[in-house]
Amino acid sequence: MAGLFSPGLFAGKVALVTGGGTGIGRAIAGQLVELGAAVTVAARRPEPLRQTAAELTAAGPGRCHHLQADIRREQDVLRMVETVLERDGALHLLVNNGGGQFVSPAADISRNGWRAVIETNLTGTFTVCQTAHRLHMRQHGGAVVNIIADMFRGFPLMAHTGASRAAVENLTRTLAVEWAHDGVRVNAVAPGVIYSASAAANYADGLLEQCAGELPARRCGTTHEVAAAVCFLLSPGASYVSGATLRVDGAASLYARQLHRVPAHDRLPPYRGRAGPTGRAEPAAGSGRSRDREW
Ligand SMILES: CCCCCCCCC/C=C/C(=O)SCCNC(=O)CCNC(=O)[C@H](O)C(C)(C)COP(=O)(O)OP(=O)(O)OC[C@H]1O[C@@H](n2cnc3c(N)ncnc32)[C@H](O)[C@@H]1OP(=O)(O)O
Ligand SMILES: NC(=O)C1=CN([C@@H]2O[C@H](COP(=O)(O)OP(=O)(O)OC[C@H]3O[C@@H](n4cnc5c(N)ncnc54)[C@H](OP(=O)(O)O)[C@@H]3O)[C@@H](O)[C@H]2O)C=CC1
Repeated sequence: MAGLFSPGLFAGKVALVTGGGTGIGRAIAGQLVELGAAVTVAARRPEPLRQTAAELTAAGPGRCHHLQADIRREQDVLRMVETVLERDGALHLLVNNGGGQFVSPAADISRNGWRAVIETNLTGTFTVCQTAHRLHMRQHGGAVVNIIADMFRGFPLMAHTGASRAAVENLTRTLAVEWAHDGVRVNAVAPGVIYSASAAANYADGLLEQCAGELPARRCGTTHEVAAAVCFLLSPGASYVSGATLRVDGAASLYARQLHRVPAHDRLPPYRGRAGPTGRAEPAAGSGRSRDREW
């Protein structure tokens, strides 16, 4: 199938994709290399990075380097950006895709679990943005895309990721305004349920397949569908788009289905108003359990 974008669209451009060794990040790096960019993929595990970089470089026409970095570590982030600048002489395109979470009721998330997710998704993303800006984009401009999630109605069973992605969406808007003057555009992409090896492994028991049939599109999204949206936002075709969030979810964020189902209950009793002229309040509705919850 012919590519969507003009060949050579990103020729001469230097890109950094965090979490670029696997899944969505790999698809983004792949499209950028296909369009001529010099891409660096960075994450914690060396093996997927090495393999991705080798395969993408072999496919060309751009090239792909890899670099081990934990975005939670400030020193790693500094070294990562410095390495790209020393090797490729610039950093035009940044994709903050590295991130993750785990499924848990909010009541059961440990403090360390909360911190791990917030420090990765929010603080890590901020640190990479700030470092790229300080070391290069402030002087030379650029385009940034932050990958977030479908957290628009909250994120039951993934409160930590919901909170961190909503914060990144807000950060995206702030940076879009603060850095407009520097010629830097900053946008977000919010994937819905995307079939990646990692998503399939982390949402076990066929959950993704099960969810797919209940989505408006009646299927999960593909990593390439997210990558295409990211490439558009990085491209000159989006030169007047900044501070935006592009939802790549087949309308799932507008639809009621969520990971968490609220069981039948009557524990949110209605307000019945003050006692009327007779001095008697409306009769209480609901079961004894419901009345227990009036406070
Ligand atoms: C239709 C609609 C439907 C929709 C349904 C589908 C929606 C899909 C939406 C999104 C999908 C994806 O993003 S899928 C792709 C993303 N990939 C992932 O999320 C991969 C898994 N996640 C990670 O590895 C993450 O990086 C992360 C959770 C932050 C782990 O980071 P670390 O490596 O630092 O982890 P550790 O040091 O081992 O752990 C740090 C703390 O976190 C806790 N922790 C870690 N994993 C835990 C777990 N599974 N359950 C409980 N707690 C956990 C540990 O117990 C530690 O706390 P203490 O024990 O207290 O010390
Ligand atoms: N698949 C989906 O349905 C959705 C995914 N997303 C988000 O999109 C992004 C990509 O997800 P997907 O491709 O599915 O899953 P992956 O698990 O394949 O991608 C996450 C990537 O982030 C990297 N990463 C995680 N923590 C760090 C860290 N501390 N420092 C550097 N890199 C890190 C991982 O590599 P390593 O572990 O080696 O560091 C991995 O390559 C994630 O942020 C995910 O949460 C959002 C909405 C939906």
